[in-house]
Amino acid sequence: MSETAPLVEITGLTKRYGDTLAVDGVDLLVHPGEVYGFLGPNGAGKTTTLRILTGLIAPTSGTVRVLGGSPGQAQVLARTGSMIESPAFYPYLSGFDNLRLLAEYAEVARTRIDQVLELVDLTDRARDRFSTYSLGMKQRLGVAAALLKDPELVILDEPTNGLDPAGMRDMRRLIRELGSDGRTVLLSSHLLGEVQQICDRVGIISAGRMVAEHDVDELRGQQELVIRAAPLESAHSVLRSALGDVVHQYDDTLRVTVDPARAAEVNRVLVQAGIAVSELRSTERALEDVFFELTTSKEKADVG
Ligand SMILES: Nc1ncnc2c1ncn2[C@@H]1O[C@H](COP(=O)(O)OP(=O)(O)OP(=O)(O)O)[C@@H](O)[C@H]1O
Repeated sequence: MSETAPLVEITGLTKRYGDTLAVDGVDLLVHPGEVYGFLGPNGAGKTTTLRILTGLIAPTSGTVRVLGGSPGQAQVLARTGSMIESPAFYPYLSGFDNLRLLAEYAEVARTRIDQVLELVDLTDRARDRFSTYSLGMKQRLGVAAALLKDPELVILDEPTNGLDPAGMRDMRRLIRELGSDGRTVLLSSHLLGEVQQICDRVGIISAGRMVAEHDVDELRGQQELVIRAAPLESAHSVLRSALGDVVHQYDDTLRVTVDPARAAEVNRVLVQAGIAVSELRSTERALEDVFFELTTSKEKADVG
């Protein structure tokens, strides 16, 4: 994947708004053909980063290369399609006419309008006024607008935000189609399950900093041992001294991120310490937990 040059290369990116450090030294690479999920809680700095990438605002410091050029350069914009925050369209014009205006401005052939409407599944409603569209349809029209120039790189900021479950499903399907079509997609989301379903790789941002970057498959495949034991606190400290920093407590269970083949060894350590083990099983690790651990351990590190 990384044999060819990355389409997006961000190094040491920082953006400050007055006293607020919105983006704090972010490094990020997006390779050709991948669907990259930029994941983080609200206010983490995702939109700010994407706005810088598309040339809407300037960074405070750091370097940003997009498609071999600088953000906002004409030849870069011509090969990039983006939807940042809610797309603005004329409410009294149809979806088709809104796209026609954009196509004229971008000097895109009119035949392309029908193609993108088809891609986002809006052909049947294309002649209706934008104001009559559901939120999901409005968002899909936004994606259609982003695709007009047949871009290599598509940047979508929270594309499913505010959509109902059916709207979310349609949008996810659309993004997966874009990805399987050879386009490179960079999307932001605060929904882990969503990134898990759509993306090849995920970068997790928290309070302006990248805290982790992983292949989604690699995260999904992680196994852990779930243990119920009494007394739980003693079990926690015994395992921590035997196995290191791989033990986490969730309510009344311990989760140990080790190869499940070590279950017997873990059991022995506990029993030898006089701890009663009532349950010990292996399970696939929920990405939710990984995310929680990564974002909260960063906050703890900040405090400590
Ligand atoms: N124009 C601005 N002026 C001042 N502060 C800003 C501005 N834009 C963003 N911020 C602040 O920068 C931080 C990062 O915001 P940003 O919108 O990039 O986060 P986000 O991860 O996209 O979250 P959300 O999903 O809520 O938009 C927040 O603390 C936000 O309040």
